[in-house]
Formats: sequence, C-alpha cells, structure tokens
Amino acid sequence: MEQTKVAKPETLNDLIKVLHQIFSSDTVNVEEVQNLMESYESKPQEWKAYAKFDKFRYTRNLVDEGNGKFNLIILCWGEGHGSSIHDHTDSHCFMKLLQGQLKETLFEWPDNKINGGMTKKSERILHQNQCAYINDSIGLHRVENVSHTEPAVSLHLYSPQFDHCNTFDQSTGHRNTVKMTFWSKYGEKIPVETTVSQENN
Ligand SMILES: N[C@@H](CS(=O)O)C(=O)O
Ligand SMILES: [Fe+2]
Repeated sequence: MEQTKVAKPETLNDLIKVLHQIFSSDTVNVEEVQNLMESYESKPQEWKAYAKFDKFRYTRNLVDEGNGKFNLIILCWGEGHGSSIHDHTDSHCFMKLLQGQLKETLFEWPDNKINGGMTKKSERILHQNQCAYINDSIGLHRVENVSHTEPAVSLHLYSPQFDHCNTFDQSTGHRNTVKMTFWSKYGEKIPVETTVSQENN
C-alpha cells in the first residue's frame, strides 16, 4: 500500500491551515487526516485559550468551523469525567490527545429486538499526541478520563459537523437523542442556557 505522506504541522494554526486544504476536496482520506493530526506535537500555549473546564462534566469548545467542511473542537475532561455511550451521526470522528490520557471503550450497536446489556468490543488508553478514529460502522464508544489526579484535553475533528447524537443505556441498549452544545466558541464562553441542557454525559 502506498504511504500517505503529510508534512508535519509545527503549530496548531499550521495544522488548521493544512486541514482546510485537505478538506477542500470532497473525499476524506481517513489515514491522511489521522497521520496529520498525530504528527502535530501538542504545545499547551497554542491551545490553552480554548481549554475551559467545568467542575461537573466535560466541556466542548469550538475552535474552527472548517469552512463548512468540518468542526474542530477542544474537549476538556476533569478528573473522573466521562461521556455516555454514543454514536457519531454518520460523521467521521478524529480524536487527538493534547494532554493527559483518555480511556476509549468500544461497543457494538445494540440489537433493537433484544432488550439487554450492550456488548463491549475493546478498550484502550489513548496517550498524548495519539489520534484515534471512529465512525458509526466501527461502532459506538464511551470516552473517560479515569485519572483522579490529572485533567485531560483532546482535539476532535468531525466531518461533516453535527449537533445531535444518540446515547445508549449500557444495561438495556435503549437510545436517546441528545443535543450537543458548546461551552465556548473561539475562546469566548457561551452564556449558560436557562433550559436544562442535554449534554452527552
Ligand atoms: N463525541 C463526543 C466526545 S467523545 O466522547 O468522543 C462529543 O463530541 O461530545
Ligand atoms: Fe465520541
């Protein structure tokens, strides 16, 4: 197989520039994007303006709207924070660790006819600078910062962008559609909604 070659981006802004070039074409080469995101060496001073934490759950902070082709989002995971089991609304999902570690557990889609516990496929620990990939054909996942002492920060690219996903109850397989919101956009905090938010966690 031919090697997918990408030049190493020196900064987060460089990475964003190259992502814009890559996604201007209509086809997504998953390996190329994954290699590119992995080759960026995380430097906190380049992303700390976006990294806003909440005490109670993980936050989603919009960095770039990818010219309508993708969303780039920084997620901040406090100690013990985790997502529910969820899908990715038929999009590509790339997840790169900027700081700390995250545990990713993969699950099979539940069988709608059977009311029972969901089947775990695998689990792994993602380390700093690693970039994982998932889509709905691969399955569902739960992501957790299992550390009691270290926060974690991850950079997610979704293409096409989406603002709803399904979450799944591990013991019954029942699903719920939830709206996903931003904690901040371009480094500016979004005022907290007065309605009860249905964040994916
Ligand atoms: N897909 C989740 C984060 S993760 O658990 O992969 C989200 O965008 O909120
Ligand atoms: Fe996810």
